[in-house]
Amino acid sequence: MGREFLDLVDISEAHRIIRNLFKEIYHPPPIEKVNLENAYGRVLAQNVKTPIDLPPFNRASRDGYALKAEDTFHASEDNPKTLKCIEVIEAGAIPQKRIKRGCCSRISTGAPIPEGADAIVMVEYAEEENDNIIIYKSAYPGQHIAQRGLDIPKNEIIAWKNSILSPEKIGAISAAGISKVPVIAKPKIGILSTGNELIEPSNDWTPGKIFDSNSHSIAAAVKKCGCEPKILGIVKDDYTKLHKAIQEGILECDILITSGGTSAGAGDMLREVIEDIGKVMIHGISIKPGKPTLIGEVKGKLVFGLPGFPVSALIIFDVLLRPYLMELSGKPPIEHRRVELPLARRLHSSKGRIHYALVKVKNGRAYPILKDSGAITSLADADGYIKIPKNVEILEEGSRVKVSPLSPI
Ligand SMILES: Nc1nc2c(c(=O)[nH]1)N[C@H]1C(S)=C(S)[C@@H](COP(=O)(O)OP(=O)(O)OC[C@H]3O[C@@H](n4cnc5c(N)ncnc54)[C@H](O)[C@@H]3O)O[C@H]1N2
Ligand code: MOO
Repeated sequence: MGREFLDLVDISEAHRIIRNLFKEIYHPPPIEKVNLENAYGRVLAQNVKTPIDLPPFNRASRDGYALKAEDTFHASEDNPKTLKCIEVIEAGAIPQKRIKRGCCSRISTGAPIPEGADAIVMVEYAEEENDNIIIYKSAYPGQHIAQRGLDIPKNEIIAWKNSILSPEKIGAISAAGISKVPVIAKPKIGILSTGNELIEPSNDWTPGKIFDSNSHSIAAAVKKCGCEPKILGIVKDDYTKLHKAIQEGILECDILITSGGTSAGAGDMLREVIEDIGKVMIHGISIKPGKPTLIGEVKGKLVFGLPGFPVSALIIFDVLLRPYLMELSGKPPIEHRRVELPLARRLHSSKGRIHYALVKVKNGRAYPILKDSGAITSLADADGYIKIPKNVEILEEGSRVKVSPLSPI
C-alpha cells in the first residue's frame, strides 16, 4: 500500500513552520566581500562610508582660465581685461604656480585649482594673445570650481545597508576609491530531480522517458530570488542513490530542493530517505497543487521536496519558497504587485484545499488555464495565479480575483 498523507497541514501553518526554520537556521545571513565588477545587483550588507572627500580637491568644472575673480569685475566685450598666463594645468597635474593679481593659468576640466585662484572663466569668453589672455566676461568668486567635499565629505555614508547595488551606487563607491564591498552572500541552492523516467534535455528522446524540465525551471526561479542555483542532476528512484545524492548535495549547499518522489507511488522514497538521515517537518499540505510537498531538515539544513509535476513544482516554489529565499538573499519583497481583475470564465475549485489556479491576463480579465499540473506549457502561457480559499467550490464569471504574477522579474 502506498503512503497516505495523514498529517496535512494548512498553508498558514506551513508558512509558520518554514518562517521559523529559516530564522533558526539562516540568521544572520553570511556576508562576503566582492569586487566592484561583481557587485551589480547584490545587496549591501553594511553601510559604506567614503574614506575621502568627494571631490578630493578643489577642481575646475570647465576648460578655461583659473584667476582671481576680482581681476575680471566689469569685464565685457567692450571692456576686456588682460591677464598674464603663467602656467598650463592639465587634469591629473599638480599646479606649480600661485595665482597673483593680474595673472591666470590655463586649466582643463577636472584639474586642481592653483592656489590664489577663486574662479574659472571659460575659454569661450577669452582669447589668447601670446602670453596674454584677454577676458571678455566678469566672473564671480567660486565660479566653475567644484569645492573639495562639496559632493560628499569624508566619512559620510555613500551607500546604505540593504540597498541593491545599482550602477549609480557602484559609481559613487568606486569614486571613493573603494574596490571591494560587503554584500549578503548568495545562498547556494542545490537542485535534484528524481525519477527513473527522467533524462537530460537533448535531441535524443527515448521512449517512456521525459526530459527533466524541473531542474532548469527551478534553477531560473532560484536565480530570480538572488540565490545561486547548483543543478546536481537526475537521481533514479533508488533508495541508495537518493540517500547518497541528498547527503552529498546538502554538504555543498545551504538548501536542497528536490522534485518528484514525494507522493505515494512505488518509487517515491524521498520521505524514507529524509526520515533516515534527518527529520521530516511537513509532508502534505492542504493546497492544490502541491499536496504531497515535503519539508525536512538534514544536517541542520533545509530540504524542500517539491512535487514532480512541473506546474506543481513551480507554483509551490513561488508560494512557499520564493518569499523566504528573497528575504535570505536580501531582495526586497514583491507581494504588493498583485492586481485585482474580473474572472473571464466560471472556475471550479477543489473543496477543502486552497487552490492556486493559473490564469492568463487578456483585455483586463483573468482567464483560467484549464490544463493539469503536468502541462508545463500552461505555466509558460500563464501570467500569474489566483488563490481560491478552501471553502470556495465555484468562482463565478466576473468575480474579482487577485492575480499574483508568476515568478515576476
Ligand atoms: N495515488 C496517488 N497518486 C498521486 C497522488 C496521490 O495523492 N495519490 N498525488 C498526485 C499529486 S497531487 C502529485 S503533485 C504527484 C506528485 O508526485 P511526485 O512528487 O511523487 O512526482 P512524480 O510521481 O515523481 O512525478 C509526477 C509527474 O511529474 C513528472 N516529473 C517529475 N519530475 C520531473 C522533472 N524533473 N521534469 C519534468 N517532469 C517531471 C513525472 O514524469 C510525472 O509525470 O503525484 C500524484 N499522484
Ligand atoms: O498536488 Mo498535485 O501538485 O495537485 O498536482
